Amino acid sequence: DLCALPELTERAILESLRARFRQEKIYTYIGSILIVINPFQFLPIYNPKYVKLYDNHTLGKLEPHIYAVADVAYHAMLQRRRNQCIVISGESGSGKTQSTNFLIHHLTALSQKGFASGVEQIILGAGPVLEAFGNAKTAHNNNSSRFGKFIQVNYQESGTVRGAYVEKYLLEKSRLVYQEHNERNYHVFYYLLAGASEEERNSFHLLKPEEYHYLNQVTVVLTSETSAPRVFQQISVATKVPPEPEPERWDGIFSLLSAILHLGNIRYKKKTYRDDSIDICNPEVLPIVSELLEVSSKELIFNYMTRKNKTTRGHMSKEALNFRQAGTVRDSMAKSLYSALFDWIVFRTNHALLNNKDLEDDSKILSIGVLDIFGFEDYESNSFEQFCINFANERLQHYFNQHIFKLEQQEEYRSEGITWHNIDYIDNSACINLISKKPTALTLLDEECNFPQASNQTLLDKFKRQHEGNSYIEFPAVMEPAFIIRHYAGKVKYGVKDFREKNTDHMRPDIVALLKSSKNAFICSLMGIDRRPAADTPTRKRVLCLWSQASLNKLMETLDQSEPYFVKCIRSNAEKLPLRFNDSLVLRQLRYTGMLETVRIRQSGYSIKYTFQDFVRHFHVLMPHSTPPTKSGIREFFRRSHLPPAGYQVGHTMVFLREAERQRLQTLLHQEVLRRIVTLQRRFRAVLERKHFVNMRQAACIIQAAWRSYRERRRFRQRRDSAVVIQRRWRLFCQRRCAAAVTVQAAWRGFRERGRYRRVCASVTRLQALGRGYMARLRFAEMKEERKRLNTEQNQPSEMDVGPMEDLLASEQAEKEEQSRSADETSHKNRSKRESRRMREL
Ligand SMILES: Nc1ncnc2c1ncn2[C@@H]1O[C@H](COP(=O)(O)OP(=O)(O)OP(=O)(O)O)[C@@H](O)[C@H]1O
Repeated sequence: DLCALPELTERAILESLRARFRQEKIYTYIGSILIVINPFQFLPIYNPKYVKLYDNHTLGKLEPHIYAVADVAYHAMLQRRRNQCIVISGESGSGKTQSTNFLIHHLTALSQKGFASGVEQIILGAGPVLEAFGNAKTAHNNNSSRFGKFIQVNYQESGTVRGAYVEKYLLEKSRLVYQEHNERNYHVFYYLLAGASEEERNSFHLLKPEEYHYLNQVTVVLTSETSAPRVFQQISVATKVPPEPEPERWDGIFSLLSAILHLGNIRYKKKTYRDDSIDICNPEVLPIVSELLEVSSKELIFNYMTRKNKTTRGHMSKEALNFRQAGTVRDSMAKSLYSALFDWIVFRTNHALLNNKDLEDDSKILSIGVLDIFGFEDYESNSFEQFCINFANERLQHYFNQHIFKLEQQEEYRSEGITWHNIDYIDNSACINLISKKPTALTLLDEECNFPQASNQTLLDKFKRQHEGNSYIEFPAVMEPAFIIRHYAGKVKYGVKDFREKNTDHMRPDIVALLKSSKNAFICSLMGIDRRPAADTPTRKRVLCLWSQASLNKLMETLDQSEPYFVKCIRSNAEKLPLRFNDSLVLRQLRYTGMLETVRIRQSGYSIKYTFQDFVRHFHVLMPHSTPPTKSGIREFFRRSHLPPAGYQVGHTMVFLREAERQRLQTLLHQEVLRRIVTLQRRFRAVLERKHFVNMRQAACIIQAAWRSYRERRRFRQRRDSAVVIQRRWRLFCQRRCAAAVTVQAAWRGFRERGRYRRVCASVTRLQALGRGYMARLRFAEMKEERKRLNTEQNQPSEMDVGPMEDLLASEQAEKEEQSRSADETSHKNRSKRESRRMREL
């Protein structure tokens, strides 16, 4: 922060800035004002890491950065519920547009919190489209914005982006038909010619850049056009975003751009030397133009050669145009068409940026506006455009002075009893009055535009007469048609040539009517939206002193209703060389922007003031409970807060603070609020955790109970199942044992019974044998008796009869042996069986 410099001189500031620049620190604070020195080299300080780093910090806590300004504006908007604006100023090529882009990027990133909605994408996507149509290469800047823009990002009260709105200021139309040496026309023409496909080339009659008069007046440089097709595609996609995906619109844009270029190729010649009447040298161009614009070629020729005039009796008369007039008509038509197209692009962008929710509910919208307006310009030859641009810069510088110097040094200090020494600064009110306050420069210009006999010379004469003796305007000593204005940034000489013409709208009503008759709906609609009043307005009555009239005042009103932040861009060197610091160039810019005075006033002035009520309301968190909003109460607070006494003063009804002290208090407030938030969070989290814990414990008990009962059931089931199995096995075992026992018993009984049986059998057999033997013996005895009796009877016993008896006895003997042998065997077997069973049992 330059306010912290021990020695406050131009040199000290310059050296400090240079030393920082050498370390690639391009950002420096003066209190809450940010100075940016364009490095002309991309530094790695804009990646998402930095977006995160600069989220929600007080200014000055971290290294100065453009993101810090965006962040502070964003949080101030949310805290104070007030709109904020960031005013970026600096001369051409100082980095305003680049800074705007960084700001918009950060402002949308802050709102996204990780997820990008469509609106943010559209806001970021609108940039390249507007740049293509409104930027051009100039001697000072290869991508110079030739229009001013105020981008207003709208937020919901929650801080999320709701939509955005772009306001454009004064497009430099003259560039379309004429460019200075080393400059170019608008980028979009080169993108179109380099990026169009072969089919598009044929259907839109596209030629090479050097074949167009509007492009070939200076050497056409197409070196950077390697990226043109890509940019062209990007633009074509961006302009097709919903809600109007009409491809014919894009075709309409192609046709219009091509028609403008072909229009510029129309050349006139005088029919005869003495006569003023003219002819078109290349009539073959007209059918192409009429085809592209889809208007009648006969009407087109008629309008390019003649003009309708209203006679004093109210009739319309036809007047042939002279050579100069015809050229003017051609160029003004091209300019008006391009301007209408640019208006449409802005309108279209706004349409896409306008979130439909805006229409649905009426909740409060907060906004942060970023103003990127063309820088102060002082070229070799300056014309009406530079006059308007520099006037706008005067107004902005005035706005800056108001906020930084004037508001701080008002009567208030005295009436509040504040000790104060005024700091001098360059007040540019007189220069603004010279240009805009009646009956001065712009009103004279308007008058001369409405007066048919007037010329630029008569305008200059009026200037001279009216402002003789005014120290802010001078006239060159030699008879030069020019005047010099002493701006806050230095003297600038303006040539009055074309002043009147450039200040008036030359789009004639009959040409508007012709374009409105176009069969191309897009071209027709362009005329409808933008030019409707012109058709009814007499030529030369529509004065376009945009800066003296409505738009600049409206901008100033918007800025006045917002809390401003200032970003001062400084060009480091004229040659656009990377990281080159040119002392004299930087010093010149520091001087004319009043940086030294700014540092002084920021260092010693009380830039912040609060009423007692506001102060207590704002900082009540730091104060004991029920601190009264009175002088004594606030003094007591300051006494206890140990702020350096020079940093604040308590007036009769207000508290005055220096920026550093405000920041200190703000930091304390921030810390205290954070501490309380943390305490609250801690308690709340503890409650939540306890609740959570109780719930968890309950849940754990339920789960445990369920688990245990389940486990027990499962165990019981397992036990029951295994018991059943065991029982079953036991039963099986028992059954098997029983069966075995039965088998053994059966075997034993069988064995026993068999033994018994065998014994019985043997006994029976023996009994039978005995019985039979007995019987046989009986019979034998009987037979013997018989034989004896027979023999006795016959007296001679026969041998033959004895024989059978002996046989019988022998067979009985054999049978006995056999029986005893089988009985032996059976007993042997039984014995061995018994033995083996005994063995098994053992
Ligand atoms: N922060 C930056 N880092 C790197 N390069 C930068 C930075 N700012 C600007 N530049 C370079 O400087 C060039 C000019 O910047 P820019 O177009 O933003 O200037 P400007 O002030 O808007 O000019 P004009 O008023 O003519 O539109 C850019 O094209 C870019 O190359």
